[in-house]
This record gives sequence, structure tokens and C-alpha cells, in this order.
Amino acid sequence: MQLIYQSYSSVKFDTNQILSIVHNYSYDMYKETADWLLERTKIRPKVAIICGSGLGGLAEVLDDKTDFPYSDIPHFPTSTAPGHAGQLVFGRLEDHECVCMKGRFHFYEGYSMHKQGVYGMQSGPAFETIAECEVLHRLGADAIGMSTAPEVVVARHCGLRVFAMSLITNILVRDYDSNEKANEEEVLESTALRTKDLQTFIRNFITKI
Ligand SMILES: O=P(O)(O)O[C@@H]1C[C@H](O)[C@@H](CO)O1
Ligand SMILES: Nc1nc2[nH]cnc2c(=O)[nH]1
Repeated sequence: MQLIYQSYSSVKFDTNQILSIVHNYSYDMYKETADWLLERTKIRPKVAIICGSGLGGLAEVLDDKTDFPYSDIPHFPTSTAPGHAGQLVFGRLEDHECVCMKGRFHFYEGYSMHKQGVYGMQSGPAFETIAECEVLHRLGADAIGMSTAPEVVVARHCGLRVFAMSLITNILVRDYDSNEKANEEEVLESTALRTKDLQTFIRNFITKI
């Protein structure tokens, strides 16, 4: 999927600047979080998967799972979006050590976009109006979400290779005469229908890494 994305990638921050932009957490706080987790799992993930709305089921494919509610992890934010369980799940997938985030953090929940880039998304939590859909469509958007771009920007900043996949869960309405409206129920129903396919896809994908 091509994203409309305004990049300021020539702007370089050092790690401490990034840490202070992202929620004013200090290095010591991040270390405390990391040490807490490292003491509680033997898994040392090479693969990290962020599961979006209703897609937490992806984590079910992991073997030897250990999960941690976000609320138990020191300095870890909590998820508030519907269908985001708020758990960090460590385990193995096809012998690869993995961690899954069942729930992510959105701009509309008060999380920074890290000032590095904005893609053609709606920040949410409301679905876009017909006029907003029209603008994004004219700008060339093929699909719209409320997440993903900030995560990709940060991951790339950290030098991680990123693969992002979006499940298209609903049609956006661009017709003023239509009675249809994007809604959370449809999003979660569509993800529920596709969870098995996604599990298979991720399982196969990971064997190719
Ligand atoms: O994490 P994702 O991109 O699945 O979450 C978006 C944000 C909204 O809460 C929800 C809309 O259905 O999906
Ligand atoms: N912005 C946006 N995000 C979504 N996430 C799931 N469906 C939608 C949608 O229609 N619009």
C-alpha cells in the first residue's frame, strides 16, 4: 500500500533528543522497562509485531507464550483504543523469537508523531468525513488509517527494517447520498473474519526472514 507521507527525514535527532520528544522519558526509565522485561522472559526477540485493532489474535500463533499486561510494565503506556488488549506477548514463531504488542498507541491518544513525518492518515479517533475522504483521495490515498506511519518512522530511525501490512476493513464513503458510515463494529468484524488468514500469512512470512 502506498501511503501519503510527508517526510522530514533529513532532520536528525540523537537518542536523548528522541527520548525527550517522546513523552519526556529518560534513558533510565527506558532501561528500567527493558530490565523488568528481560528479567521475566528468556525470549530475546529479533522480530517485533504491532497488532492493530482486533488483530491481537495474531499473538495466539506464538509458542511458549509469556504475556505482560501493559499496566504491569514500569513506565509502559496503556492502550485505550477498541480492540487493543494492552498486552506484550513474548514467544516463538516458527523458531524465531518474537514479541507482539496486542495494542498500540495512537496520535489521538496523545502520543507524539515524533515530529518527523505525517502520512495521509486521519489522526482519529473519528472516522473521516466525506470531505476529508475526498481530499485524501485527491491527494492520491488508496487507503486511510490512524496509525502505522509514526511507528515506521521511529523504527527506521532506530535502524530497524520494517514491514507494515494493513488489513483493509471497510469502504470509505465519498457519496453524500449514501447511508453507509465507517464504524468500529465493521472494522472489528472484518478483522475477526481475517485473523486466521493473517496468522497463516505471518507464520509463512516469518520463515522467509
Ligand atoms: O491500530 P489500528 O490502526 O488498527 O487502529 C485504528 C484506530 C482506531 O481506534 C481504529 C478504527 O477502527 O483503528
Ligand atoms: N482513518 C481510518 N482509520 C481506519 N481504521 C480502520 N478503518 C478506518 C477508516 O475507515 N479510517
